[in-house]
Amino acid sequence: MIEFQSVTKTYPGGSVAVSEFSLTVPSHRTVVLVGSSGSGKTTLLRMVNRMVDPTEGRVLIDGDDVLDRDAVRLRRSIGYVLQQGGLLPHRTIADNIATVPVLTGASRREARAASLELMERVGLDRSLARRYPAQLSGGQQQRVGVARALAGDPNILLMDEPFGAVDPIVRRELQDELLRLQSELGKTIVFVTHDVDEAFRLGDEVVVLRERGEIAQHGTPAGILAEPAADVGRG
Ligand SMILES: Nc1ncnc2c1ncn2[C@@H]1O[C@H](COP(=O)(O)OP(=O)(O)OP(=O)(O)O)[C@@H](O)[C@H]1O
Repeated sequence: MIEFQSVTKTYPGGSVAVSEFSLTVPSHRTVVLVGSSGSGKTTLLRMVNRMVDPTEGRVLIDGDDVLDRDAVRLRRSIGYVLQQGGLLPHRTIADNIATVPVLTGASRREARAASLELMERVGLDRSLARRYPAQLSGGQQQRVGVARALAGDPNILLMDEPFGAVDPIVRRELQDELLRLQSELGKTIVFVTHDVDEAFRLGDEVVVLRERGEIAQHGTPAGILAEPAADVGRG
């Protein structure tokens, strides 16, 4: 379980990205934060793995304040998927996926073997293992990003517009794949998007954000569709 307790983030220079935001993300569920650009989604996500520390308030994982955890270890224990994959261009696909296990002490051999299994899990052919990121399509690169995030077997996955840069058909395939994976793995997922349809498709719960992380609406997709708040538009 992840708890945001009245968190505020003021960046140096005074820009208030998030103001007094509270939310509980239940374990083994997918919670989608949806909102327009600048609503504070990325800032909120990064507070979970300490890429950003709150100015006020607390973020708890299973009851423990993340500020009490070593930032580097915490980050390695949480899967993180970015829009542009964030893959290392000069490393093979297998080595990219093995990044965290190698950093945390697995042998290269073990980590590579695990990479091949993960590739299958996310729907990538093992024959791609020796290629480099630039030799893969955008959709394949995003699958690698998901495999890499899963490689340390984290309980928590943070996903920041992971399918934002691929065409609509591939995007749909990746969404289906994530739903299938999640039904097998049951991770605690915080997923950020500005696409309302994607939010409703993937979220067990959807949180609609306004400026500064203000919650316009929070509920199940069915609940929100039944009673949309006035300014919660689609598309
Ligand atoms: N490092 C930073 N320094 C200063 N201001 C920042 C920084 N990061 C974000 N901000 C500001 O905080 C606000 C929220 O940004 P954030 O990236 O969290 O929003 P977002 O909803 O994820 O937006 P997007 O969809 O465009 O990524 C914005 O006004 C942004 O300009």
